[in-house]
Amino acid sequence: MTDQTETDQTESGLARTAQPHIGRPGRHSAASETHHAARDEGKADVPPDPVFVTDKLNVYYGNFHAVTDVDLSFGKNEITALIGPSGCGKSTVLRCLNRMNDLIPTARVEGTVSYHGHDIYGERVDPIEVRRRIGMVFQKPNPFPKSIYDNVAYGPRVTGMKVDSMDDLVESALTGAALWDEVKDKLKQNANGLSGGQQQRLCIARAIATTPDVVLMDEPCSALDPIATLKIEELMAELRNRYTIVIVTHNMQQAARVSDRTAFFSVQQKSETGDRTGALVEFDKTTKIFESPSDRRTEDYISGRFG
Ligand SMILES: Nc1ncnc2c1ncn2[C@@H]1O[C@H](COP(=O)(O)OP(=O)(O)OP(=O)(O)O)[C@@H](O)[C@H]1O
Repeated sequence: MTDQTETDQTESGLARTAQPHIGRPGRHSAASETHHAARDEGKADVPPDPVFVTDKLNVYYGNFHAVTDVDLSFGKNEITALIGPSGCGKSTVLRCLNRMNDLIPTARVEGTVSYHGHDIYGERVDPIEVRRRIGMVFQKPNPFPKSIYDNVAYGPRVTGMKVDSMDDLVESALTGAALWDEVKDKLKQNANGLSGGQQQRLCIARAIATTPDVVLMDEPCSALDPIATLKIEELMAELRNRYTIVIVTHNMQQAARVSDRTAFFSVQQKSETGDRTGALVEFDKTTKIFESPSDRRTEDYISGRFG
């Protein structure tokens, strides 16, 4: 985490914070070629401007091969939905995008995850820096048992972000998460006093307070009622203007409503061993996946015949 290359000055957001780079450039090129080759061959429509490209991504938990050979790209300022039956590896793939799997002692990741052209698993990469730029919101709202203000200020403080005015930053993050009007008069109150939906928006404010350019969401609405869910979906549509979003959801209507592209995963048997493993079946524009999927397994799943 010392040198800063020219490439780092581009879209990774590094120039904005003058942070050192988080990965070695170059390995992206192979994945990028694959990506363009797929487009040129007239296959599925892939994002023209990817923030992430995964190349032969494999994840193991101990000896268990959880996901196999995932090649995916995630478009800038797009919402990409990861869908599929339970256990197909959606959350595992999501966690690879900001190295959250590092926190699981048995997890091992193979293949490449390029982020703006840098391998986030490169030797000199600081995972903390990765997670600052690639924020995450979890299934269950998980505010810290602190004040609303301190929840939002937490990330900038612990990562040592240079901030002119913390008050302004907190207001801007809460505004970005569509929560400011509801909490501006009780910023010192404990966050646990908020409703579930408000808590989840607070978690989104906490995630965007460190000025990431990607927000990963792991079933962010599964613990919320329909009205709170609708608010989060509306918020996602707004956030898309400023961030790249990847969402894992069990709710196919939600994927169809909010996302630009959808990746459908399923559990398959490996031909060599018969072991079960998660695999990407189809990735395309969301309208294509839901209106005329290319793969029978996708069609069976979205029509409710399987999973
Ligand atoms: N920490 C872990 N240790 C061991 N195995 C794990 C771990 N996390 C996930 N797995 C296994 O890896 C596979 C993929 O799990 P993952 O949670 O990524 O799937 P998912 O599609 O997100 O599932 P769900 O929709 O049920 O949340 C499953 O077989 C799961 O049991």
